[in-house]
Amino acid sequence: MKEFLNFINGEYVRNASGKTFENRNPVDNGLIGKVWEAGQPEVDAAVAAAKAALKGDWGRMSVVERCKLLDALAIGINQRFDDFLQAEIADTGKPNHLASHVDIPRGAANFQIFIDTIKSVSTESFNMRTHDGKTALSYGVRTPRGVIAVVCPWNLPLLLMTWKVGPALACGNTVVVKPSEETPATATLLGEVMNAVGMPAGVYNVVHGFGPDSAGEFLTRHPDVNGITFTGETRTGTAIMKAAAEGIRPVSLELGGKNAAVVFDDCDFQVAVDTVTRSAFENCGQVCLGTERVYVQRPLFDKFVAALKARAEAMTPGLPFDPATRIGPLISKEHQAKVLGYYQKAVDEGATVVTGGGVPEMPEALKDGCWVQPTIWTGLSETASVVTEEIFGPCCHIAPFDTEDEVLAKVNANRYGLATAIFTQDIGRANRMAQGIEVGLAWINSWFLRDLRTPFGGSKQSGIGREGGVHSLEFYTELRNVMVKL
Ligand SMILES: NC(=O)c1ccc[n+]([C@@H]2O[C@H](COP(=O)([O-])OP(=O)(O)OC[C@H]3O[C@@H](n4cnc5c(N)ncnc54)[C@H](O)[C@@H]3O)[C@@H](O)[C@H]2O)c1
Ligand SMILES: O=S(=O)(O)c1ccc(CO)cc1
Repeated sequence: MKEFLNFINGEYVRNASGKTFENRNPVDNGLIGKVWEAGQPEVDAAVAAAKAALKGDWGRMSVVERCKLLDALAIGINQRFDDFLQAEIADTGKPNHLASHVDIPRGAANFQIFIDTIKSVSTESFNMRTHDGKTALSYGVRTPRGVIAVVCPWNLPLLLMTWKVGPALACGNTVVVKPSEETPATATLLGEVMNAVGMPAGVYNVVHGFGPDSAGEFLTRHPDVNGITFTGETRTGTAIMKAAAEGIRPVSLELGGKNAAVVFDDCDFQVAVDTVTRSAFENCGQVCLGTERVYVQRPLFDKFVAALKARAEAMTPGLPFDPATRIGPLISKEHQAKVLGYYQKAVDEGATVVTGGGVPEMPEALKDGCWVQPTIWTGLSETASVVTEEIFGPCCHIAPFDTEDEVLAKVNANRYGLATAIFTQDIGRANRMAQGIEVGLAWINSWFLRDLRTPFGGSKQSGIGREGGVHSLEFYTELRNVMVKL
């Protein structure tokens, strides 16, 4: 049986308490291994190591030297591509085609992309005349914030963790990562790559465990943590923000969403259907940017519902490495129960179930896995639970609309504001909609098309702050102004 150890000060360590928890594979609920839960002593040790590393070789490195290490990390991940792939797939059950094209390559790229950013970023400077007739020069200096707590979810474990660790290290910080309890593997494996490339001990640390009264809470409450970056549920973000208030620590929060796609009747129909198929069902609907509300202009409504139904029904569930597999399982039994609870609620609230609504028929060996059917509903009011609440499963409600103003109001009548996808050939309308919808990310005739130099983040209850490109520097550095009297 595998063991997942904490990674502290460059070494793999168990814990003082002897406490472990199980890591299971959602494909068949089989046991992958046991995870050594970090208690307060291990979290203290990880934070102390991270703090000490700031004053050691790491803290003395030039940007160019740091960037060499980041480049080596990207190369190191790619050299061990198959190990990362197997580990991620075992934890999540996601299809190979997805993990090998998105999760692992992006895990490596997240180290490379911030090399260019940090090497080329400039700060402002001003010259001014002083009262005594002399001059003064002010200029900005970016310094690392210090020890960054990185608290991660389970849906894109390596991608979302490195999306934060990459810029944090590029800026000269040290990190303590708390991966999701559901997906401990790739964060743990990254410790081996850190050591292999010669990353100084204490720069990258990993503590395993849960949220409340466990590693997550111990870490985010720790007084020597100088900033917290979090991706996960809005409710957890609230708890983390409260923890950060103690000591006035900055937070970056990437939270939940209830994203809408808007399909106008002048769209390229095939592009709209293909893209919404991905945005609603990819990664079994477990993407924060995913679409759970679809609004289709009335003349296209019936045709669109029929087309998406056909696509949903073609999403064969199965083993990750079976080339026929189009959809994997949900992450856990607990999440399966939550999603199936919403499937039942939709029916209770009067939905027409266009397709799905339950658990697919699976072969005997996979019956214990966390499978659910891709599901489409129509006919619900805008206040129904499945139209307003984040489900995080492969499902969506499709509603007809007539006018631009009407659909804008419906899309915006939600507490979340993460992402939207708009399908139309009318460039004026596309831009009006993109500017009117209250979100951090608006896609036109596309979805999940990312240029990593651009700001990523949500508005309203979908988060605080932006990460990506130079925007990450706002969070991962302290901007100091220096004024020189000349
Ligand atoms: N906006 C984004 O970029 C983005 C990206 C991916 C996922 N998400 C959101 O993440 C959610 C799914 O992920 P999840 O279920 O892992 O989220 P979650 O909030 O349950 O857990 C995320 C992490 O927080 C930890 N945690 C839980 N309670 C804590 C506490 N009180 N203190 C400190 N740490 C705590 C967990 O152990 C885990 O590591 C969805 O809501 C999804 O929308 C958002
Ligand atoms: O900005 S990205 O790193 O591309 C990214 C992708 C997906 C998500 C949420 O699932 C967050 C960030």
